[in-house]
Amino acid sequence: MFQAASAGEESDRGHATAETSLSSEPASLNFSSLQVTEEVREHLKTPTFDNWQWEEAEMLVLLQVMYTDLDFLTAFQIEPEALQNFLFEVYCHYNNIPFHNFQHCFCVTQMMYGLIWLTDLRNKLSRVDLLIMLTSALCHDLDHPGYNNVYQINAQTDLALRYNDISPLENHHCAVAFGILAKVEHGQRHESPQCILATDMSRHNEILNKFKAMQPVFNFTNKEHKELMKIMVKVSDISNEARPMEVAEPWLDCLLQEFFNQSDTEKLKGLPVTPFMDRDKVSKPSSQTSFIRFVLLPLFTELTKLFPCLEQHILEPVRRALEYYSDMEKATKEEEGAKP
Ligand SMILES: Nc1nc2c(ncn2[C@@H]2O[C@@H]3COP(=O)(O)O[C@H]3[C@H]2O)c(=O)[nH]1
Ligand SMILES: [Zn+2]
Repeated sequence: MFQAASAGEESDRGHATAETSLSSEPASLNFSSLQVTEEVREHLKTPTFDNWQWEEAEMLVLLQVMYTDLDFLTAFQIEPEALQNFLFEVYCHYNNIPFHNFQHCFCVTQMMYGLIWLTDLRNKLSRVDLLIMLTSALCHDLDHPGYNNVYQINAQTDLALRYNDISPLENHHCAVAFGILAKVEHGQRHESPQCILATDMSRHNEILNKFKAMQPVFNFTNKEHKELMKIMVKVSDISNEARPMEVAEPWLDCLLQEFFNQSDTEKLKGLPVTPFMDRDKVSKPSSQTSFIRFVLLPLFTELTKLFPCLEQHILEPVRRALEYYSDMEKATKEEEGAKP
């Protein structure tokens, strides 16, 4: 699985020109020389992990720890060097943009990793399913250009044309992933695309409703557990608000920066302006209160029904975030009301 494509290939790599502590040659990144303490290994298994404390090179090592501590190397006879090359290729194929970058990839993968441990999925799903889930999280936004599907379709970009307007970005992330995975074994070619394609938010209700409908008869051993795999990738993808406020809030700044970039471009090109990205219409609190109420809470509540232990780890922090942004929204409105 991890016979990665050769590094240094010409592609649209944001990091090639970015200031980073990584060289463009994977061989010069000495993974094994970096020590990861037991304390860090344990912290890595929780949603309180703070990505902002780590350099990109260190994140690559932490990703290697995740694959190692889930026993993937021994279970699938993956050579550490092959894994390192694969992870480096993944790193190279994330762009240097405000939100959908390698740090986001790391956070989503780390949340998936944490959820796997917290829910004891190691004893409920097969190793292959876990490998698919972690690798889907890792690859789910590969080569994201920083402009969403609506923009791709309205601007009639190459991606929209290539995929006939059907989830152009998610199809592209999958295609890049399988370009990196030169040789795919263990059957993950089959479900990985489903997990990545499920991150298209225009399919959010469809996927959530399907999962809801099967909750009363959910069974880890039948084929319906594949729906859980999709839900886990989706939850991880939009889980910033489940993190401590000091970790989550900078992510919101990054997201809004990318949103505003898109709406500014839309205005410049005379394209329809995506309302939730318009700097004249949205603010941090207005963006978060509706996203938490209408997207995060319903989704996280459904997963928590299956795993009640997640209440304290993802639901409670999200409820606190809603309170925080509701207070902020109220204060802003009062301030505006007090203006002469
Ligand atoms: N308002 C808001 N939107 C989010 C947040 N996290 C994720 N999203 C949105 O959810 C989407 C998930 O898929 P994308 O990565 O395409 O783009 C993401 C954002 O548009 C958040 O904290 N606040
Ligand atoms: Zn994402």
